Amino acid sequence: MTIRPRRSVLYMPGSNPRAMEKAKTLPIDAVILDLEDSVAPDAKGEARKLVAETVKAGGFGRREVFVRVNGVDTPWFSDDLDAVVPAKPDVILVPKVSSPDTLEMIGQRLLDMHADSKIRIWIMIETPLSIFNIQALAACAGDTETRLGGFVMGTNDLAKETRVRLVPGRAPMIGWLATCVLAAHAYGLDIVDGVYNTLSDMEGFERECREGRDLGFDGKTLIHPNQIAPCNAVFSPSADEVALARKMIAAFEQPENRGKGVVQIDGRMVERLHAEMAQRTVAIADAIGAE
Ligand SMILES: CC(C)(COP(=O)(O)OP(=O)(O)OC[C@H]1O[C@@H](n2cnc3c(N)ncnc32)[C@H](O)[C@@H]1OP(=O)(O)O)[C@@H](O)C(=O)NCCC(=O)NCCSC(=O)C[C@H](O)C(=O)O
Ligand SMILES: [Mg+2]
Repeated sequence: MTIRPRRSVLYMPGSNPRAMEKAKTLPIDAVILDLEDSVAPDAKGEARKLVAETVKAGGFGRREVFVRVNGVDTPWFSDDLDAVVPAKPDVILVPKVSSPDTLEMIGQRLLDMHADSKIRIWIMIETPLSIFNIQALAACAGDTETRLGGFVMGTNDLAKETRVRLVPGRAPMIGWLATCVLAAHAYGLDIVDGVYNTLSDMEGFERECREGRDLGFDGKTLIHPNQIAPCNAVFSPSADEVALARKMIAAFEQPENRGKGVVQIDGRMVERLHAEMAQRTVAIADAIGAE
């Protein structure tokens, strides 16, 4: 399995060519060119064309390119797919998917379009039903036809649908977030946390990045370039973590430890499961270092 960093995933309106051009130079792991909520109904057609041209033109380097289309129940979904799929983004991100049936329908639609097999489908988890159905959705990961690649939390829509408040610490929705992380990782999927709306509150933003990291998210979705550096810092393994990870891997490679299940390193118990976790830390650090 390819391990790739998805620390910082920046949204930008698909109607904003200046922002999309700027994204090609920003230190982000992925971009989301948005055709949904950040694009006004009257601007959808023009944005769709612009996004398709932008993806086709390329120039995003190692950044993963997501296009967020409009939801399956909207009048724009079908035209969005027709325009964007031939441009071959890495990911089509579909909002407000609540059930595996919908996911299967999307997979079938891509199959009918003879879409490039490398294109993955990611879905937004942002309806109450998607939280109830999260295990069934995640279980589609093994099904080649649905092409499921991962989840993005839509915390604004979740707040809208449930009337919970977006308060510091997110206590009202922390159980939902943790359940989604659990389901994603149970089926080998990546999952990216929701956005932080208050651009002027960097302290609150960094706190929420740490909260997401500690819950097990792979990264966070962002809405402004100012959020990139603190987000990357929080979601990157620290130099100490990487050094310890290398020590753990090396320890079990020593001939005297080959037959052991547990060793002591720097005053702590290290089992083989920790060495496996260390492999991931090093792979992520190497991928970040290779930028
Ligand atoms: C929020 C913004 C509208 C603010 O824009 P603006 O007032 O232009 O900000 P600045 O003047 O501070 O911008 C400085 C420069 O940075 C560029 N910029 C700003 N934002 C972005 C961006 N997201 N990507 C790339 N570049 C960006 C500006 O162009 C300026 O550049 P320059 O002119 O060269 O100096 C704006 O930040 C914005 O539109 N953000 C993204 C909004 C968005 O995409 N929203 C949808 C996703 S969130 C969502 O839907 C969540 C989910 O579904 C849920 O339910 O929770
Ligand atoms: Mg949303």
